[in-house]
Amino acid sequence: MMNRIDQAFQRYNDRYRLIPFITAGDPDAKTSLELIRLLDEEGVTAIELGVPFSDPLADGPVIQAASDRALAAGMNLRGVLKLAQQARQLGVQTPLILFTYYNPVLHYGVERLVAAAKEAGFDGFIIPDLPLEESEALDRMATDAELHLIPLVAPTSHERIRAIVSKRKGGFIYCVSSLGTTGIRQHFSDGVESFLDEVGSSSPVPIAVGFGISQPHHVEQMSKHADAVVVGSALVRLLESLGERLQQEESRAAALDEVRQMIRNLVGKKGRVTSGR
Ligand SMILES: O=P(O)(O)OC[C@@H](O)[C@@H](O)c1c[nH]c2ccccc12
Repeated sequence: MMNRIDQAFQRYNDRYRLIPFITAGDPDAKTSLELIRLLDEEGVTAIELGVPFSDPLADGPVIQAASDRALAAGMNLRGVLKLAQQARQLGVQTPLILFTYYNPVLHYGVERLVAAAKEAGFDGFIIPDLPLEESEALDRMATDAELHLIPLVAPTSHERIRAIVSKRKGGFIYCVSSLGTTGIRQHFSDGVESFLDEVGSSSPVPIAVGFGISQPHHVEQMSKHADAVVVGSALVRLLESLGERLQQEESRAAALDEVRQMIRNLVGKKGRVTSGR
C-alpha cells in the first residue's frame, strides 16, 4: 500500500528532507492553516500536526507552552481533523501526520479516529505513548485505511529496535535522537549516528530522526544517517516569538516570511545534492 508519505520519500529531492512539527491551534486555527499552506509551498516531506494535550509527558517546555496556548484558543482533536480537511480543500498535497497522545484517541474512539483521519485527508499517525498491546490493532486498522502508524524507536535495546523495525511495510520509522523530552539541543551524543546507522541498516522503510534538531548544520549532519529530519521545538519557539504578529493582518505576511526563511535555511539551497543514506 502506497500513500502520500511513501510517494514523498520516493520523489527525487535535491534538498534535505524536513518534517516540521507544529502544534495545531497555536496561536490560532487560521494561522495553523496558513502555516500548513506555507510548509506545503516550501516542499517539506511531511507535516506533523500536533493535537494539543493538557499532559504532554514527552514534551519539553516549548511544546508544553504551545499546547497550553492552543487549548486556550479552543483547539481539540475535532478541530485538528477539520484543519486537515480545509488544507486538502485548498489543494495541499504534502503528507499530513496526525500527532497525538493516546488519551484523546481513547476518548474519541480508536476505530472512529482512524476513519475520521482518513476522511479528513491524513496519511499517518504518531502516538508517542501508544501502549504496545494496543499498537498491533491500531497498526492493522491504519493499514486497512491506507494510513501509516509511524513507530518511534529510541536508542534502547537492539532486540526491541529489530522487533519494531523489521515488520514495517510503509511510512517511516521515527528515530528519537536522545532519551528525554522534545526540546532544542546544541549537541547530540555521538552514539546517535551509530544508532541511526543500526536502525537504517535493518529498516525496510525510510527513517527520520527528531528531538533537538534546530540548526542547518544539525540537518546536514543527521541527513547523512537518516532519510528525513524532524524539527518541532525550534519552529514552535519561532512561532511563539512571532505571536500576535502572526494574527494581525498588517504584520502577518512579514511574520510568515520569517517562518519561510527558517524552513529554507533548514532544507538547504536548491541544487545541493544531499548525500543521503
Ligand atoms: O521538538 P523537537 O526537539 O524538534 O522534536 C520533534 C518533536 O517536536 C515532535 O516530533 C514531537 C512533538 N511532541 C512529541 C512527543 C514525542 C515524540 C515526538 C514529538
